[in-house]
Amino acid sequence: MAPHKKKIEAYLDCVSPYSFLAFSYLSQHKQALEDLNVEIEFIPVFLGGIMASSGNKPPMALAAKSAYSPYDIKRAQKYFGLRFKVPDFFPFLSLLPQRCLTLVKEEYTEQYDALHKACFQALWLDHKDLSKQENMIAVLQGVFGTEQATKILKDSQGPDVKKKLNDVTKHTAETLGAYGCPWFWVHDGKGKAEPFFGSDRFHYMWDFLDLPHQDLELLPAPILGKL
Ligand SMILES: N[C@@H](CCC(=O)N[C@@H](CS)C(=O)NCC(=O)O)C(=O)O
Repeated sequence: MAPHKKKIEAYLDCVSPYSFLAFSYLSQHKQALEDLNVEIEFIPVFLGGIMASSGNKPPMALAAKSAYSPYDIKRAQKYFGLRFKVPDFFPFLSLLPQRCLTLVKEEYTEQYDALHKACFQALWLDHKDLSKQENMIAVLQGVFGTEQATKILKDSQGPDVKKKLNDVTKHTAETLGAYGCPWFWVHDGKGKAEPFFGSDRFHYMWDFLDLPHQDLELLPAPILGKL
């Protein structure tokens, strides 16, 4: 049953630049949203699995989408005020960071948001390929001590974590209808929940959540100007 509380479940994969934009934007407004009784949960998924389950293909697999993409990502970066270049190693296999995030979300909840931010920043700002163990351990060490980081990296390769990420990814695609990232499953607090796709749909989300007019500063400036 949908919770009778306003809640944004954000299904993200750090391979997705639009997930980075959505994560940064929601993190920036997390307190303001909590003050409005809107809870946010960031949930790691494997975008490759969502693509496979839904029968979708990565945008780069379609020539027209691939040609359009550089225009869109540049506009999105300007809009959110977050500039970055797409690294040479893109696209890369995101299983390693997504498994580490899955484990940390369960077992080290307090450090989870910090690790999530560190993974996005390492990939998109510092161009560290997190499919490589030596880069992933460096990110873990920045949040945890060396001993804990080594344990997390090792444990994240275990069958329980693999299954958990697999199950959540399957649930996101098969039950919540996801075909890409960032995917959101949003509870309106009155027992209804709906999906939203993309970092460019927050204005629809605020409307669905029936946020009061005095709180419209939540919206990015370009949207505010048009209201
Ligand atoms: N318009 C969306 C685009 C998001 C997007 O293109 N996400 C990619 C991953 S980075 C995806 O999953 N695409 C699937 C699709 O477009 O069908 C936004 O601004 O966030």
